[in-house]
Amino acid sequence: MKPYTIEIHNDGLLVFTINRPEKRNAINYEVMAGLEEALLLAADDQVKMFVVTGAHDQAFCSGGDLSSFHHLKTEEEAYTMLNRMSNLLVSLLFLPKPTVALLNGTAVGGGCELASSCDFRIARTDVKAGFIQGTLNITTGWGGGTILSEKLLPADAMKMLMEARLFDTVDLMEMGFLQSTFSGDPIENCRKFLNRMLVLEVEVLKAYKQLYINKWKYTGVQERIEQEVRNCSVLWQGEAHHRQVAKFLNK
Ligand SMILES: CC[C@@H](C(=O)O)C(=O)SCCNC(=O)CCNC(=O)[C@H](O)C(C)(C)COP(=O)(O)OP(=O)(O)OC[C@H]1O[C@@H](n2cnc3c(N)ncnc32)[C@H](O)[C@@H]1OP(=O)(O)O
Repeated sequence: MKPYTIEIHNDGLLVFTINRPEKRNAINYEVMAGLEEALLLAADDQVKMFVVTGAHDQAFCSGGDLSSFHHLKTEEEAYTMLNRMSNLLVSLLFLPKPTVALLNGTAVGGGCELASSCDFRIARTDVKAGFIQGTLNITTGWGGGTILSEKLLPADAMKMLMEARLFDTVDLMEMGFLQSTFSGDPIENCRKFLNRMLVLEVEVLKAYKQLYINKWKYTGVQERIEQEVRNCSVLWQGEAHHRQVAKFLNK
């Protein structure tokens, strides 16, 4: 069975679901391939909006699969993996249609980077989310730090990155990381959140999204992300990072 599903609904929602609940929906190479496939399908005219979520109710996404990526030791090895995922986050950021991260559970590390690359983030009231990369002696390696800095006020973005901890939905709403919270069925609530937008023509939605894409192109987001990925790759090869990952895997 594939570790993801892609569904295209009649109302124009494309729903990409990471389906590895036993690993808290951690992202491995197969999930990356799935996201690549979903982004290609999103070009179809019948797709109005792109939704990314996780299977079951424990996790949205726990970031990179630490057991799969633990063997990447050198800067260049790390860069190859980080760069592939950062390209996906850039594609999501620049997708000419609205995108939503539907937080059905915890979002940790790269899971928060994935969520940041979406235009809207909505979460079940009891979930927690945080950029915990600092506790692993790395920074955001998929470009999510740069993307977060485009979405939040500087002090709030820096607080989330530098405190490297999980926040509850009250704090996440206050900082502007979340746009809405819900209890009950995630897809139903996602539809409620998107209700007004879904009735508009896709060309109108695309034209508004283009305003932001133009700005991000003008301010060199992609170049800044490349720098972020490079910086993380350098930290990745350090002994301190590998020690922290081994600690998690051996717990
Ligand atoms: C690599 C890219 C980098 C980036 O650029 O951003 C990152 O993403 S770094 C961040 C990596 N992620 C983490 O450090 C998170 C690690 N996970 C957790 O902290 C917790 O699992 C959780 C997400 C808070 C959920 O906690 P809980 O519900 O208590 O579950 P468990 O901890 O018992 O986990 C169950 C099961 O899943 C495995 N797991 C969880 N996360 C990952 C992961 N990221 N990679 C690989 N495996 C993961 C965990 O090991 C357990 O497995 P088993 O012991 O085999 O049951």
